[in-house]
Amino acid sequence: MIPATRPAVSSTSVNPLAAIVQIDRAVKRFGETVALNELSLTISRGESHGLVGRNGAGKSTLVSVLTGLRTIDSGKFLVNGAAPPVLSDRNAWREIVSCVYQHRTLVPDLSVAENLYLGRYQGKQTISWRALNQKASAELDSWNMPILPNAKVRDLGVGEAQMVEIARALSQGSRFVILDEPTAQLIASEIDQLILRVNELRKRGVTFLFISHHLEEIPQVCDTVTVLRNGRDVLHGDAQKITTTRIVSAMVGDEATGIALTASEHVTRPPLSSDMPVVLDAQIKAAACKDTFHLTLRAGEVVGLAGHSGSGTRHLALTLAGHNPRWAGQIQLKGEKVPRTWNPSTAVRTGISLLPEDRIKTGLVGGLSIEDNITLPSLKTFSRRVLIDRKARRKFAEANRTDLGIACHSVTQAVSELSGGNQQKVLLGSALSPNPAILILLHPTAGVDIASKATILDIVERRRRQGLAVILVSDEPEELAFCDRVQVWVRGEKVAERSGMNEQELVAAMEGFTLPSETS
Ligand SMILES: Nc1ncnc2c1ncn2[C@@H]1O[C@H](COP(=O)(O)OP(=O)(O)OP(=O)(O)O)[C@@H](O)[C@H]1O
Repeated sequence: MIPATRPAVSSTSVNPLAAIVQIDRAVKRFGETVALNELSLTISRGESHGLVGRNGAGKSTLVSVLTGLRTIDSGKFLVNGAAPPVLSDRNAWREIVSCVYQHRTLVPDLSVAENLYLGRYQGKQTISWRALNQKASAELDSWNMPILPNAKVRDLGVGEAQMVEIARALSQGSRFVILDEPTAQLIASEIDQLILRVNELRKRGVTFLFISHHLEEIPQVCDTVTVLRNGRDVLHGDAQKITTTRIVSAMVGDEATGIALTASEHVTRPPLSSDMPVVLDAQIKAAACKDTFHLTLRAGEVVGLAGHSGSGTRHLALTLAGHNPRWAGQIQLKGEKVPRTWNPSTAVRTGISLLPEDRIKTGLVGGLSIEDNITLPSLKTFSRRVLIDRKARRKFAEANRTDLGIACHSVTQAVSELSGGNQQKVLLGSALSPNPAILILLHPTAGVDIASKATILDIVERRRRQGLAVILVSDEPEELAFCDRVQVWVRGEKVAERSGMNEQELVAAMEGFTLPSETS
């Protein structure tokens, strides 16, 4: 069990006068964008400092400054009371600060020990594997991390791999660790473990900057919290005293009115009328699943496929969207059987769009503009013989920008310049642009701030009312509350299918517990 509040900072480990980070009126611009706007921030030694803000608020920019990847344009920045090292002195930076990102940076085919000391042996040095394993074992033991040094990283769970990343940061000498959305990829029990470990390390003098969109985690981990909005510190103070409501109001500013705090508050939908036509009838036998997948989906219906990684839900969704060339079974789209050669482009052409979970790798073309990305799947709509109707295309992109609330200068801005949450909105615009009959969403609000979450689900809801059928793949109960009914899958087996499951039931079912009744 995680304590609801943080343990007190031990007085021996903290000297409140010696701040690790002191930033005073820092400004960082990207062209016309002011990413950090006269920002002042102090992180004291031994504290755990929460950093929250909407997508585009400036969190990643601040992290890149704190880790020596960028300099500020003006203002003051001191590290341990002195001027920071030059950007090129990576060793000096590694001793000061480490950042554990949401995406893993370990090499999966190497062992834990090899990952811990990767890049630290140079020239013709002989490596004794036995000594390396012993050193790694001692390092992991000293931080109370029960992980075998010779285990391959690919065999570790996500939570264990994260521990190795933290251990690697600490083994490099740094006692200041930035955790950038560390819980985004973790299941509930791993989140509890991480929180316990961070609190333990903090008692031993490690300083943390903890960035999260999950606001309930802030008082569990942090002493202090800073809220960023448009690159400014709009609220900071005691993380134990500032309420979530105050944090949300500070994050969203004047837009606060009417924003649903959770996706579940967002859904008040009358039951689906039985005369809505069936748009999808699927029976799929997937290699990743023991059970055959059956789904009948009506226009305007939202069905959830709930399950953690390894459950098979992602594989099933990708098969429906044509991304799995070796599939067995039958898919009928609006009464028509789809061909064996079912692939992503035929899927889009015939009415199934996919919102992938990895917007960088598979979703967007970073170097292209917002307009290009949104209209790529629907380019034919704007074709006039061999020419593109540029005016119509621009109008469409502009309408999407307004509808989705994409924060940008213009729709001609490159997608790579947008913050993560705004990229996610562009991705949604792109998936909706061919006007699909069915939209498959893979973890649509991961890494998205609380207000943008509501915007994204709101857009989907508006299209649903016009008849869009939705399949939502997720392991977040809050996101799944958006569904009319949910199938729960555990390691390739369907363990439940029902409507109106509450958060506890969903979590229990995804963890493999049998629900009291109606389990199919
Ligand atoms: N390389 C860049 N070029 C141009 N603009 C940029 C660049 N990097 C960031 N920005 C802009 O700076 C602002 C702050 O972005 P930043 O990525 O720091 O936000 P964030 O709070 O980390 O958002 P998220 O939670 O979505 O990751 C945004 O308006 C973003 O579009």
